[in-house]
Amino acid sequence: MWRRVASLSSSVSSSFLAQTASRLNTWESLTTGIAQQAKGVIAPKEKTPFITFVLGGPGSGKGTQCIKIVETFGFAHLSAGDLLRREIASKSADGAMILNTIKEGKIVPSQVTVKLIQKEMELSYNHKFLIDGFPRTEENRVSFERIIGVEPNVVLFFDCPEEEMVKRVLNRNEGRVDDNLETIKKRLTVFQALSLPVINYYSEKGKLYTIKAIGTEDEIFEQVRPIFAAFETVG
Ligand SMILES: Nc1ncnc2c1ncn2[C@@H]1O[C@H](COP(=O)(O)OP(=O)(O)O)[C@@H](O)[C@H]1O
Ligand SMILES: Nc1ccn([C@@H]2O[C@H](COP(=O)(O)OP(=O)(O)O)[C@@H](O)[C@H]2O)c(=O)n1
Ligand SMILES: [Mg+2]
Repeated sequence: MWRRVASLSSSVSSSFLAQTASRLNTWESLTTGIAQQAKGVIAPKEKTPFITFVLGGPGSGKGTQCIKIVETFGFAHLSAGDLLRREIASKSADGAMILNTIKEGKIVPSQVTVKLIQKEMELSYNHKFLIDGFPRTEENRVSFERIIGVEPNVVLFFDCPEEEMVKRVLNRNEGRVDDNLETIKKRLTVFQALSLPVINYYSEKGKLYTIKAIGTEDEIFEQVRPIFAAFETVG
């Protein structure tokens, strides 16, 4: 599991691990991992996580392209929206609040979303993660950094004209409570006001890859493919 994997990087000094771990809720398993490694219980040959954030407005094609990236490059796909919808379906304590927030096209408190992502990462045996629809706000971004303690390697931005996004969302036909014109307008406003600053942040950090999200699914994937292919050759 990644949590275990993350704890076993033998090239990292123990004081760095301690500092990092103190910011994480994974302290317990980190220390367990270190102790196990010291005892030689687990082979210390594990990989550093490779994190991709997948950003873009509603209907820009994030989920569609993630499926292709998974097929071609073997990532684990963690859709923030799907995780939140699963919480609603499971009737968890936060379910009603999440449902109302999604209906309003607003953003669920970061702590809730980051915890769900964290759980999935911990359970995964993969070390390559596509985190789809996250971070959607600066608060999301900072919260991920604080709780998970890792920065993304790659940030994809699917850049799509609004009228195309609206058309796609209205045709999506997945029975989602937020795929109606009224909510889409709110989501587009939220995207402009809260998500674009995150995209600009990663642009300034030199981590942003902008994809022109118009054309067929395959044409768009041909813009995505070389980004990951380059990382594969680097190893
Ligand atoms: N390149 C494309 N051209 C036309 N429709 C698309 C394209 N990519 C995705 N779609 C469709 O648009 C809708 C939204 O795509 P989706 O991947 O769910 O976007 P997002 O996750 O960004 O909201 C879906 O019904 C999907 O099948
Ligand atoms: N990081 C996130 C991601 C989604 N969400 C909520 O979930 C809704 C659906 O997200 P999604 O990623 O499935 O939507 P699409 O962009 O794929 O259409 C958003 O409009 C938000 O209300 C959130 O609050 N925080
Ligand atoms: Mg989606």
